[in-house]
Amino acid sequence: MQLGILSPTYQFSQIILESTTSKEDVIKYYSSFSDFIASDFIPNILFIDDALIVFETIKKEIRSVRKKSSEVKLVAISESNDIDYADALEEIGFNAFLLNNDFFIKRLKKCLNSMRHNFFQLNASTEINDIIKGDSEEIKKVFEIIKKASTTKINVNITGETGTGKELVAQAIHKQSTRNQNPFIAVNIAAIPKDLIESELFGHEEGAFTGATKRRLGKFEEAKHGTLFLDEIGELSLDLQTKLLRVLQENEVTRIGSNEVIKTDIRLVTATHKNLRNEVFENKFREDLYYRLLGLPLKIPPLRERKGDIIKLAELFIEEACNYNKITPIKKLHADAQRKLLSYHFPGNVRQLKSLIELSVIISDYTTIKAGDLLIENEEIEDISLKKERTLEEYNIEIIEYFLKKYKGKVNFVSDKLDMSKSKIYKLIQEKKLSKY
Ligand SMILES: Nc1ncnc2c1ncn2[C@@H]1O[C@H](COP(=O)(O)OP(=O)(O)OP(=O)(O)O)[C@@H](O)[C@H]1O
Repeated sequence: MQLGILSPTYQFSQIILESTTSKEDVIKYYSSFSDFIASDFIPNILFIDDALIVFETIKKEIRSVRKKSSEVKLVAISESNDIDYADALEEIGFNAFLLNNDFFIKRLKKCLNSMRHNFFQLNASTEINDIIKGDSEEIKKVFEIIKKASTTKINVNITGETGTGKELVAQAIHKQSTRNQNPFIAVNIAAIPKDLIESELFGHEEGAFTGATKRRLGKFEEAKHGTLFLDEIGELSLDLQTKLLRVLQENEVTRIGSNEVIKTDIRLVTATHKNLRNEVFENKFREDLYYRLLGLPLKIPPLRERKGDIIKLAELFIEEACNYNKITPIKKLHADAQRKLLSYHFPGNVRQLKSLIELSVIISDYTTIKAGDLLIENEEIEDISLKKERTLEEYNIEIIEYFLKKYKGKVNFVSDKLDMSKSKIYKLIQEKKLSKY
């Protein structure tokens, strides 16, 4: 990603250099707007030190920046925690506001990561199938629901096993909707310490509790006019469920330690891998909140139930990993490797497929990824033996192939296990073109 820094001092440049996590980033530093406008560099994000923000001239300067690049994201960095100031900058056209306080580096990292994520995965295209890959019938049904959700304001509740692409689907809904020029804010409830969730969602005032040294906007405010994605909603405690319900009913939020009521305008997308209905039965989730969140339910099938997507996704991840690691030509997936992927049940779904492929790209020699390069933990090959009707010979072949995979092609082990002669196994391997790995 290309990052530009506008600051009268070199200090920000250093901090941003330290915070950036990707070696691919190109960072350029400018000490004034005119230097920046005069250069050929087109950044994806421009960080602007508010020491350079003079309200009499800033609108004109932002217009010139936008003329140079209409896509550039503008991030103001300021020591002032004045909310009116932040609002005013937003009105002028800034995309984000970062407070230069004790948490600055942490927030900067988060901001960079989220913008990088948006830049590569979201802004690249607004087309659903450029964001979510796959063309199985099952995923096409998901695309249909995304389209329906995008044209309305309805809340959406996404369910699916871990790694099925729930966050990606939430992004696609946002990107397809009329809110796509406004923020997409994702919060994983399970990843936040319990006593910080309330302030993370609803914000707090300075001094509201020990450690609240500065005012902080909550995610409901950050997602203004955009989409708020609450992942792992089933992890929310009962008292916060009550608070969330109130916010959703009244479309208003109050920061901790404040009496000021702030209007919210968000589309809420929630996700969970839990069965929320069961949680309601077990009194762990409020029924009234459940119905409010449910809106349009969208279930993403696990990867093993949309095998039609496995090879397409694998090839996409190979291409991405080869490009990222500057490996040419793009590696191919051997037929044995394809069979191995198709017979695996992927408990970690697309995320697992992606990391499996990324590793295989690195460890495979030459230009082809073979079955042995796919390091599936515990080698759990799916037991499909009884799902389809077969002849006895077909069963035999399947069993032999299963053991060949299990013992990594070592025919003497398989022969011992099945009490079958090695020569017979070799003959079958040749005749039936059995996969040894
Ligand atoms: N259909 C898809 N096309 C391309 N990439 C995908 C697809 N589905 C998932 N991914 C990728 O797989 C990874 C996991 O996706 P994501 O984080 O959206 O899953 P999740 O269901 O939200 O996971 P969790 O439940 O663990 O939060 C991400 O890197 C995502 O980009």
